Amino acid sequence: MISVAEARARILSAFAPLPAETVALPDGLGRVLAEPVVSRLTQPPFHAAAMDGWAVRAADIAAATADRPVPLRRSGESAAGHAFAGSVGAGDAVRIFTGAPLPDGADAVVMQEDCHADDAVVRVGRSVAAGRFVRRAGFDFAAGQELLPKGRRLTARDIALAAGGNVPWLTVHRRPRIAVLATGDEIALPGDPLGPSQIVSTNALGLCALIAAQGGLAHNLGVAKDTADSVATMAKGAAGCDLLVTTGGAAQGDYDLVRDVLAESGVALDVQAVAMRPGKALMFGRAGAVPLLGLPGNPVSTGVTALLFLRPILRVLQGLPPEDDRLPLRARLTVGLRANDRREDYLRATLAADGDGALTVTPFARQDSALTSLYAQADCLIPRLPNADPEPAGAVVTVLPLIDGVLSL
Ligand SMILES: Nc1nc2c(c(=O)[nH]1)N[C@H]1C(S)=C(S)[C@@H](COP(=O)(O)OP(=O)(O)OC[C@H]3O[C@@H](n4cnc5c(N)ncnc54)[C@H](O)[C@@H]3O)O[C@H]1N2
Ligand code: MOO
Repeated sequence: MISVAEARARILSAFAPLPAETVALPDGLGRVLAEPVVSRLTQPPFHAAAMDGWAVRAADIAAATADRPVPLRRSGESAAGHAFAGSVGAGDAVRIFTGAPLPDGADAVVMQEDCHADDAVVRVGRSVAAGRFVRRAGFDFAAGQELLPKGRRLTARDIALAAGGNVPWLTVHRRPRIAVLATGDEIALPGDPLGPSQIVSTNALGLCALIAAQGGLAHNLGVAKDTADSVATMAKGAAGCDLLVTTGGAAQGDYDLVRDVLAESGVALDVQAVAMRPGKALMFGRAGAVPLLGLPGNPVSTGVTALLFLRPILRVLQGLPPEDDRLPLRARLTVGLRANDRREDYLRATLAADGDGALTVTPFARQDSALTSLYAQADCLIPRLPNADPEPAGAVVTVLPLIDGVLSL
């Protein structure tokens, strides 16, 4: 058995970012930039009003108070999309609306709440400094400025920002195409009629969902029977994909055939077994031209190994670093943890907040790798190093939150 870190290093060394492609801006959500987004305009493109009111010269109304308003000549209007063509001279006020261009000559906007206007005269009841309620040209960003860096996974906010920079096309990494193959005579698809010793495949659909949530395209190849022929034939469906992920058939049983099929194809496995729980029976090799990640069949083992090995592969293929280290999460244990054995452990746990708003974490009492209901309820995993000492209740530990995906808003 090798360590989790060693297995990850060996597996990830087989992957590099996929080539770039061009997509229309509305299709960019969740994609990773292969080239930076550079603004094609200055925003705002002109000095713009930040309030509805009157465009003035601040010097004209320096003495204005509510009791002694300063009268100005009403001399025109500037609305969003319809600039005032003239210029504001001494003693002039131009009606202006939020977002409209500030007319030449004016240097401030007074809110309409501070003015009384009739058809000819605007009485300004408050003085303002030059620049008040004016968003200067380039206040947000300038033409030629980098708005979004290469390597960024695009959020909904990023799409809006690129649109603001008048950038209709994006250069992004191609989506990883990942084939998923379940194995086992006992496995039926959800909705199928079930024989007496059959179970429904949870793993393949869970993997496909995880792949989609991480920006990949999943190809569900179905379920291979427990014969070498079936596994080998169905694995061929992965041709042209960037990776084949199998689930089940990875241990040493008489019917655990993925391993045998790989061996028969004459390819040595880079990874055969990993000192972790859940997920010991993990394999990595190559099925023909396609890299193969063989995940163990127990459903939680599949889920946790997918998080620890498949997710970083998907990230690397899309040009991201293998892990998102921006938000390390620490939480206080509500119960003590026993000493760990030689397998790196990933305890399923829930998060909550204590009275002060600090995070607390509680591992489930049952940690069997077949408990899909608890895995779905978990908020995070608590990683435990091999041979880790016991932890008392109240100790602060690092947790891996189960909340990552393309749907960040
Ligand atoms: N003698 C040993 N037995 C086992 C060992 C071992 O080291 N020596 N390791 C155990 C561990 S740990 C795991 S994990 C499993 C891994 O086994 P496989 O990857 O070969 O998986 P299967 O035997 O095919 O299935 C295990 C379990 O998971 C269910 N399963 C499989 N596929 C699906 C699916 N698509 N959806 C839902 N459930 C699935 C399957 O029915 C079994 O119950 O081996 C242990 N044994
Ligand atoms: O490693 Mo198995 O994945 O413990 O259930």
